[in-house]
Amino acid sequence: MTTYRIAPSILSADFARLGEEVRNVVSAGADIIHFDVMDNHYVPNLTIGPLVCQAIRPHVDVPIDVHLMVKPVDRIIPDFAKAGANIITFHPEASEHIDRSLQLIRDHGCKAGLVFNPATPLSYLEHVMDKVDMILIMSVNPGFGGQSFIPQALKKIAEARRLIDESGRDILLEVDGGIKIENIAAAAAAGADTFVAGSAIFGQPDYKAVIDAMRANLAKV
Ligand SMILES: O=C(CO)[C@H](O)[C@H](O)COP(=O)(O)O
Ligand SMILES: [Fe+2]
Repeated sequence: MTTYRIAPSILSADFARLGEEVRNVVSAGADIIHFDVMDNHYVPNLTIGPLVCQAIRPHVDVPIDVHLMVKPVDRIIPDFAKAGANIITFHPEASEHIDRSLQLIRDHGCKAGLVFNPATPLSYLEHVMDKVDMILIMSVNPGFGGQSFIPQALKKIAEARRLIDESGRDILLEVDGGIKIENIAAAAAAGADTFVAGSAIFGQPDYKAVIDAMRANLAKV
């Protein structure tokens, strides 16, 4: 049986009360905290960095999953590892040396992953499958929360699932962008096991009600 993980994206949390927000969402049943890092260069938005990761670290005991939307990638990896990140993912187009960036993440004691935009081919995985602990399929173009799920992502999730099964390795398959109570089961049926949701959770007053409803739909898959 698949273990499903819900990873709220704090992009849609109240940044003025971030410690309380992450504590509340973990109490509500979150398995992972998804931490979106945007640099106003690789993506047209600017968010949070290692200092904020370090600040929330003592508030939660679940893994912090750092989604780097930055270019270049390597310089910032050690800072996030020191700040308490557990998983660090990056976009292959943003790294000059994908193998080196994956190795750098692992050398700093974190799980490493690659992120695929809607138009980025999975072929980037071909020679690095053994160095990947997570594959993250974007179901929106990166840069903003609150966008609509792009249905073509389902086919890519299924393709990634096939590659993971073929590899025989234990690799998390995460989907990010526009995930809601209504479409989470479709993403799971396609093969995802880890679900990022920002606006769907933090946009509602009762985080537990949303996470419970997501789990109820996952249980039907
Ligand atoms: O990486 C991201 C955007 O680039 C975010 O993780 C993602 O968009 C989550 O927000 P929402 O669930 O509201 O779509
Ligand atoms: Fe993200």
